Amino acid sequence: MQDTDRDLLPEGLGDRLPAQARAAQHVRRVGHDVLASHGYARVEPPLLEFEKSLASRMAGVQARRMFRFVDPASLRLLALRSDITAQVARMAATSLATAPRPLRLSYSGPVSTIKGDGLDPARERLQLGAELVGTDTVAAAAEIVELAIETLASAGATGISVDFTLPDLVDTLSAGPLPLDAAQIEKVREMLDAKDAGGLVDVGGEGYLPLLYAVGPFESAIAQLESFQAGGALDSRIEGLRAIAARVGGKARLTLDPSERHGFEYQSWFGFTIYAEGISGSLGRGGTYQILGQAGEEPEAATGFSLYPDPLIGALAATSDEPQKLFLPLGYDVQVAAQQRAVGWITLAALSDSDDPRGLGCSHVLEGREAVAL
Ligand SMILES: N[C@@H](Cc1c[nH]c[nH+]1)C(=O)O
Repeated sequence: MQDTDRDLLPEGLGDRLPAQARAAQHVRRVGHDVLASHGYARVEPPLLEFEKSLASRMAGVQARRMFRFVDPASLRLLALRSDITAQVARMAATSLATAPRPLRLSYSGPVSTIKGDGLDPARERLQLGAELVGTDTVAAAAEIVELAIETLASAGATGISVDFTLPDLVDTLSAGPLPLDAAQIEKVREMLDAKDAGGLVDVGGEGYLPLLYAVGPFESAIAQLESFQAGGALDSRIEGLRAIAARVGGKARLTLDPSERHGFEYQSWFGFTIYAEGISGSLGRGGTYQILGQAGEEPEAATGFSLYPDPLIGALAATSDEPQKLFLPLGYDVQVAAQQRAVGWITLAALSDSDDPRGLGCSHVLEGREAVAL
């Protein structure tokens, strides 16, 4: 019987062929250069670990999105990581618990989920980011937003925009000036997500209506949010957003959508989503959060961002040319070839006289000591 499925990959998984792999490598390299230059030390957590440790560091992490299976060795439940931030949080709370704060860490690597996100069917993505552990102040948030912009720009993104949000907004308002009962909270959130004014009134959330208008370019949206009398409950958040915006304003276009929560599983008072021109969908997000310790221990504040640059990698791969290559004919001088590599050439050495330099994508051929254009 023929095994027709043998060479198919499961839905949402794919290979990176050379052009894509080169673009991905470029994005990771320049991204890590930026992060390292700002003092973020790179860490490399494993691909999989105990489900419990991935799912319990931050309130709100959804274990059901992860590939999970029983470890034949320990007979315990393992999960493939879906978000490296949770692993970095674990390191910060354990092996790096006594490292000086604020602790700056960076990371990159593949993450996977059992289902794609919205219209994007991908079940494996590259994640690249940084976490600033020990603080969730305005200064920390501004550093993280600036760093996200710089990292994305260095990777080749242009026309960057950042959409701010207040992930715990409904919790804050419903615990204070605009009380809701437990069942209503989820409904109000859904209506805010759907930007459905009529629906919001129907579920008893009329007090939340002004939030639907505090959306759009940052200055006008924050003015709307300010004019929304929430008994002072939002004052410190508005002040914080203004301070962050003042710091990053010149570097990206800023918008505000205070009740946006798509993708924000555990962020607390501040969150943001980052976009670039010509790339559909977002390229990453970040914000403030709390890392949970052992029972009885105080949680630790942190701020960070994660980029998911696959769409940018796709665009770069489609537009970037293959690097030029220098063909080394049979019997070439090994020393000369090494010198050519030292000055930046990629060399491709003939293995037999039937090797065809043009067919193999070479632009030049070594003649004596010279690289001669083909
Ligand atoms: N890891 C989060 C983003 C983030 C990093 N740090 C804080 N938030 C995400 O992918 O949604």
